[in-house]
Amino acid sequence: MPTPDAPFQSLPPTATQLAAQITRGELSPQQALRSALDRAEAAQALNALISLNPNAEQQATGVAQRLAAGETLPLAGVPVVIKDNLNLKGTFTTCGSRMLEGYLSPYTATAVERLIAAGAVILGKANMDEFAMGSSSETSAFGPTLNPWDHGRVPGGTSGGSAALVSAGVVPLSLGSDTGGSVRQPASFTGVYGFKPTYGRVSRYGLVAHASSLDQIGPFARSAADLALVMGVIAGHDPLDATSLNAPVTFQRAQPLPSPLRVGVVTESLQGNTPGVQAALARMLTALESLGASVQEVSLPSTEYAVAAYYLISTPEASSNLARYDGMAYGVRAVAPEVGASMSAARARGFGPEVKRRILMGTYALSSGYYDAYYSKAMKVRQLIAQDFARAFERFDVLVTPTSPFPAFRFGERSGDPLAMYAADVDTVAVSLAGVPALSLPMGFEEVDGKLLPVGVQLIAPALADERLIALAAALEEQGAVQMRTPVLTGA
Ligand SMILES: NC(=O)C[C@H](N)C(=O)O
Repeated sequence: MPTPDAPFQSLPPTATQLAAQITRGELSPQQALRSALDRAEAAQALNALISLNPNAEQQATGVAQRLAAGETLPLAGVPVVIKDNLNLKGTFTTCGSRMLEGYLSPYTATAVERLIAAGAVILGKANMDEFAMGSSSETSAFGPTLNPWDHGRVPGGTSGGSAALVSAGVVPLSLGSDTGGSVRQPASFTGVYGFKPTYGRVSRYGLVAHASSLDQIGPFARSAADLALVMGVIAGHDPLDATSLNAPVTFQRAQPLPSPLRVGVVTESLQGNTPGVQAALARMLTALESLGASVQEVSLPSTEYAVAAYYLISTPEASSNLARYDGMAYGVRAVAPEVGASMSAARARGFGPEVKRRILMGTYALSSGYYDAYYSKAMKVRQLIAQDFARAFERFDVLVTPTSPFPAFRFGERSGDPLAMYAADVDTVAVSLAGVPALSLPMGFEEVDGKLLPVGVQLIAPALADERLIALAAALEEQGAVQMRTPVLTGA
């Protein structure tokens, strides 16, 4: 582990600290917003923030009034950024696509509504891979997002903008969405926490759909306390999302960890990792052992097929979800002599190459004659993967894998080869197919070409044991095992 003598910023205040300061009246929500805007300006080179919330100032004033009226607000005045596939009334929601250029949200996503009700001030919208398809945040119509640790490298994807803004200290919290790793992998590449809750724990209402059976909103944060704080706000049943779970939300109470804690290290994730990733994993296992955990290897044999199954399930879902962008109901309009031709022209013009590729793959996998060979076989594999996890959780309380086999890669390194890009999801997609919760924790750095690149490790829990992961992160943080640092901001 290289000694972190690299230029770090001192850690900016967490959401918990900011909310407390603002509640005590030491800082106003308007001041907190202004400093976040200043930091956003200093971090402009990252291209992480693609639009500002025109109502942010008004929201901050509203929070000040509610505090003055004696309301208790868990996120009092905390500036938060949301991924550009989350609707917030009166803001542009483009999903990083030309297709939705100029689209103004007519309503607000439930998760965002809950943030605002809890006193958060939404600063703006974060850059992302187009329609949340990718692993690098290179495919946005707004241009790529840069990794704050090395501007020559990607921040991961698809929630790269949300990750970069928390990593760079612009905001303490942001929301992303994770279909196959889109919160966890960018968290790992930028050195912050990234949490994918149990499928159904956070309402998807108002999240632009990519693959509906996999999509889940999740937060980026710099402390376990902040993760608990934000999950306590956004989790919970929502009648507006038919897949929303009606389970108690207990993030705010101190969670006793299972004792003794039984940790399983996934055998299939131990091959093909860079030395820095291996070192971070070893550091995690040592830290867990010093918390009194027993650590053993466990095999999840079907995870070998997870990447293939994921792309055979997510692309059919995406192809049907994206059918609505036809230039009539939604999306840029193209004029042609007849309706079908107008729709085709709109789709040809509005979508970028990766989105088109996914629509083609998905439509192919669903077409008659191929459905059984591809889609329905992938659904069977999904069952086998879920069974692997269920079996492992009979013996273990938590499973561990790297979040990614390697740290952040260079721009262009994978974008020319879709299969190389899809392979980047090898450690995250099985979790998504099983619907279980997982957290990426920053566990160290790998030195590459003279730069320190963050490395994340993934902890996985059974469905609805989301709270356990955050409690464990808090214990690891207390022990000093979590490597949370903030890079110094540099220009372009
Ligand atoms: N959306 C995600 O969670 C990332 C995944 N690499 C995908 O492109 O589908």
